[in-house]
This record gives sequence, structure tokens and C-alpha cells, in this order.
Amino acid sequence: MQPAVSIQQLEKTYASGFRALKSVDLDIRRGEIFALLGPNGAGKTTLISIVCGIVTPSGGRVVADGHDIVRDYRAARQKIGLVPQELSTDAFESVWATVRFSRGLYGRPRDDAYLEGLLRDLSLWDKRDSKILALSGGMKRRVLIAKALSHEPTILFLDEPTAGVDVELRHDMWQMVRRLRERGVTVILTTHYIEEAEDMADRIGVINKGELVVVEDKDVLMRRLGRKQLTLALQAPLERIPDELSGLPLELSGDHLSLVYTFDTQTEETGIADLLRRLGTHGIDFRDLNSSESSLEEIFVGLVHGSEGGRR
Ligand SMILES: Nc1ncnc2c1ncn2[C@@H]1O[C@H](COP(=O)(O)OP(=O)(O)OP(=O)(O)O)[C@@H](O)[C@H]1O
Repeated sequence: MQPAVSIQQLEKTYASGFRALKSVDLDIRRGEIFALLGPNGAGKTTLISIVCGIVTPSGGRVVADGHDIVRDYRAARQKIGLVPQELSTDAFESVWATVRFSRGLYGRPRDDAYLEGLLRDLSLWDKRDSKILALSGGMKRRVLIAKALSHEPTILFLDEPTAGVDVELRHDMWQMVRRLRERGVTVILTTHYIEEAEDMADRIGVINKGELVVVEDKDVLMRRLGRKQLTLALQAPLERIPDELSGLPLELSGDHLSLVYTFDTQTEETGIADLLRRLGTHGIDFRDLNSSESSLEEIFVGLVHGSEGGRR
């Protein structure tokens, strides 16, 4: 099946000479929720701005729903909805006029029933006659989403959707994203909140300094890169790890009361049986043990550090 968005060798060097994207290749599958994760300045906004036709690429090619975003700009743009970080809309217009106008901009025929449903879904129906100017920040954000969906796009971009958003809106937003996916809409969101990607995404792409460091199914990413830690609560404080055990991935806690053993979830042999036997030989007794998995956050930090030395 043709991908919803196909990005090939995408390059962006700004007029300042800054290279914001370095040969990015990425296919977004139809109907998936894709999270583009990366620290500030990584190139997330640049990437989506190019796909949405706001920023001109310096090289490479992007095809959105079968349309080349440069050669076939209007057709491509009609398929795409963008919820930007900032509101740039006519403050003196009413909510209703704003979404109707927005739909018209993309050449879609008038469909008041669709727009009514959209505003109801976003709890904006009661505010339809209010001027944007008079709305609260959260309500303005909802208007941005309504505008982005006014022309029934098949691909929706959300740029940092929940930065500075209250819990209720965040909840409504995720419900809406799931509903959109059920209808076959592809959703691409950028975020630097790991939990957001962890909660929402089917796949995750990590971008750092203009390079796509990894693209993976969320579950696979967490499994592949996940590490586990086994913490042993000791019976008695241990002054230091015996030399014979120093080759193991073992750390003594600051209070000398627990040992932490780190192992890979991928390997067949965790080495735990061996560890426990050797601890026994050294007379190190423990009263409790528990294991924990690394979070996506730890994986992310590891990836970003790992890419710092150069290309992978
Ligand atoms: N018009 C511009 N001219 C020069 N450099 C720019 C321009 N726009 C962005 N940049 C630089 O490109 C880099 C990537 O910016 P971008 O906004 O794409 O990052 P981001 O990952 O979206 O970060 P954030 O989460 O902070 O929005 C940054 O270092 C930024 O300073």
C-alpha cells in the first residue's frame, strides 16, 4: 500500500547556512499515529513545515497521499491538515465563520452538517458565534484543530499539541485523534514529551540535530532498546563490591544497602542465576529483590546521546 507520506532524502539549509535537516528518509503508513520525538531545535517543525508547504525544501522529495508537495502543491495541501503551535487567525471573526472560510480556502463544497459535527466534537458548538478574540487560550486551541480539520484532510499534523494545554483539552484531543484514526486519517504529531509518544503512538521516529536516529514500532522500540534492572535489597550494608564481581554490570547504592544489576532484555542469558550464585559464595545475602524495565525516556536519552558522535 502506498504510504500516506513518503519523504526521500529531504534536506533543509536555512538562509543563515544552518543545516536543519540532513537527508531524512521516512515513510508514514496510512492510518497510523506517528510520533516524531526530539529535543528542542532537532528539526521537527522544519520537517512538518516542509510537508505542509510552508517551508521550501533545499533538496529531496515529499509525496503526500500520492501528490508531490512541490509539483502538485494544491492537491497535496488539500489532503493535509495542520494544527500549528501558534494561533494565526482572524481574531475578529466568529468561530463559525472561521471554520467555514477555512474549508472554502481548500476548495471544498459547503457542508454545514460536517462543520457542526466537528465543532460539537471539539466542544465548540456553543461558542460558534463568539469572536476568536474573546475565547480562552484552550478554546483558541480547539479552533485551531477545527480549522485544520475543516476540509476533511486524510493526513493531520499536530505540532506540539499538548504544550501548555490543560488536562481536559489534552484528554479531548487524544480522544479525537483516536476517532480520526478509526476513520482512516493518518496522524503525525511532534512532541518532546516522551509520555505523549508512549501513550499515543503506533510508531515513533526520533530526530536529533536534523537526523532521523531511529524509526520503529513503539512496542518493538521499547523491547529492542529496553533494559532491565534487578535491584537486590541487602540484609546488611556492603562496604564495597568484591573484586571478583567487579566485571559484572553491578552497582552499589550510595547507602550501601542495595545492589543494582543491569541486563539486556534481548539476550538469552540474563546472567541472573550466575549472579545470585556468586553473591551466595561471597556471603552476600539479600532480603528482597525486584526488577524494573527502562522507560521510553531512558531509551530516548540513550539514543540522542548515541547519535551525538556522528551518523548511525
Ligand atoms: N528561519 C530559520 N532560519 C534559520 N534557522 C532556523 C530557522 N527556523 C529554524 N531554524 C533552526 O533550525 C533548527 C531546527 O528548528 P525546528 O523549529 O525545526 O526545531 P524543532 O525540533 O521543531 O524544535 P522546537 O521543539 O523547539 O520547535 C533550530 O536550530 C532552529 O534555530
